[in-house]
Amino acid sequence: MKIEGKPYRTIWLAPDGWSVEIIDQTKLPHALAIVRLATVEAAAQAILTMQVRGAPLIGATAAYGMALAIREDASDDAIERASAFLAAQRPTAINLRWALDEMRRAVLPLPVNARAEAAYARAAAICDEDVETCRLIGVHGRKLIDEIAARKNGAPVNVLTHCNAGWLACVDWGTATSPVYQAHDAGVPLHVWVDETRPRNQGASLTAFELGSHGIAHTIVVDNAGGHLMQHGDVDIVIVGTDRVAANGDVANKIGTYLKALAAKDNAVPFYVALPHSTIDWTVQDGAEIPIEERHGDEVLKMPGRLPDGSVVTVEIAAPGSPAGNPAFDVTPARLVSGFITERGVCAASREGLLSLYPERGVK
Ligand SMILES: CSC[C@@H](O)[C@@H](O)C(=O)COP(=O)(O)O
Repeated sequence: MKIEGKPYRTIWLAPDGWSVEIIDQTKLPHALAIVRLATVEAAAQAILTMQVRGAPLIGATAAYGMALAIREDASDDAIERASAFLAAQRPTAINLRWALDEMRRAVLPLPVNARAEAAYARAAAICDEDVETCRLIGVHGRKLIDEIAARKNGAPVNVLTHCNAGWLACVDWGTATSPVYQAHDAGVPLHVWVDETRPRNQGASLTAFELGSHGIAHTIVVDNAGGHLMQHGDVDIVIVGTDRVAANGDVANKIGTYLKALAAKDNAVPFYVALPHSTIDWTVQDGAEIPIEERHGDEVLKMPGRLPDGSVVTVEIAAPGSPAGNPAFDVTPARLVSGFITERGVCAASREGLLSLYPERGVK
């Protein structure tokens, strides 16, 4: 996708051929800051501090983090240490563990002196595969938007999304936004309701930035507006991303997703979840087993913003001394989900639905 007319991915190999560059997402939308990661510690820190975030991008960054670690020390011990260290940075997005497993599988069978080159090759392939996977999610998801557009006689299709499951959360395209980009590029009239997504405001700062950069009509709304909009017929479809889907189809995603799904059910608004295969955790039987990240209360009590002079400051917004809880994700039961949009097609949000697209996972 493009920023100010220039094409970007969210992560790429630096011109030196071994370190990695990322867009620092904590600085968006106010500044486009490129940060260079030259060590596994820097990659881990970027994941922890959410300079990179979004399940697929967390995985891609961890993959390059492994390559950086293996470049320094390609022994079995060092590889296991780096993998455990990176895995500990964020607990909910399963793409992190998926990418680390892919990296270990790619390098551990090889002689030590062949591992670094293989690690860089696998990390690059994980990124390329993510781009193609997300493109295909858009190809399949677009059909849902097209069907609604056909009923609306030229009026814009109103999509509601939560958090940022856009290209900034992946390597390119995004999951929830890929159908939106592809429909828009094909001339389908669209408008996106963007949940601001407290406490970190990924919707207001990142999704809105993405959609605006691509020329897509959108409106930022407070997180609590979704139910009201749905009651008034202003939402045709909800599409969100996910950090982990359990084998029974339960969906972990950014806190507040569950409330959107409840409101969608009550108002008969289709509620779809877009995901790549790397987000399905076949080892977790239902959503209750998914670990939910609890983040620092300061994210609730304080808010960053830009002053008229351009400087960015963080201000306190709550009663001094009050404590805050900050669960970062919630679980939407599969029964509230109309379907999954994957790179292999659209399926029911159930074990049977997932197995219809990934039959190889049903083989014992
Ligand atoms: C395609 S990304 C899907 C999810 O990772 C996204 O919806 C989300 O919840 C991101 O959370 P974040 O805490 O910003 O990493």
